[in-house]
Amino acid sequence: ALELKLTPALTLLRSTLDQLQEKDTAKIFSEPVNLSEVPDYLEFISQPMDFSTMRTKLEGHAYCSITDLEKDFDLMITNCLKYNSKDTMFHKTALQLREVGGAILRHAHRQSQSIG
Ligand SMILES: CCOC(=O)c1ccc2c(c1)NC(=O)[C@@H](C)N2
Repeated sequence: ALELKLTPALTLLRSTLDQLQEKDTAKIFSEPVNLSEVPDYLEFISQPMDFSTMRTKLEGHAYCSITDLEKDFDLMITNCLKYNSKDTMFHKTALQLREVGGAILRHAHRQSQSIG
C-alpha cells in the first residue's frame, strides 16, 4: 500500500539527515546564518540553507529522493565556502563536512536503490 511504500523512503531520508547533522559537531550549520550578526550575508548568498530548514522541508515532503536532500546539503556547504575565506574555521569545517557527508550520501543512495 502507499503508506508502507512511503515510510521506508522517509525513514531513510531522516536517518541520512541525522547522520549528516551528527558530523557538524561545532553546530555551525544547525540554524540559518543569523542575518543580524552577519548583515552582509545576503549580498553574497542568494539562497541560504541549514539543517533546520532541511528538516522542515523533509517533514513537509519536499524531498522525493536522496538526490533532493543532497542538493540542499551541497547548497549549504557551497554557501559557506563562498562567504567565508579559506583561512576561517567555517571554511575548513565545510570542506571536512563535504568529504564525510559524501560518504554518508553514497551509502544512502545504495540503500535507496534496494528499497525501490
Ligand atoms: C552569533 C554569530 O554567529 C555567526 O556569526 C555565525 C554563526 C554560524 C555560521 C556563520 C556565522 N557563518 C556561516 O557561514 C555558517 C556556516 N554558520
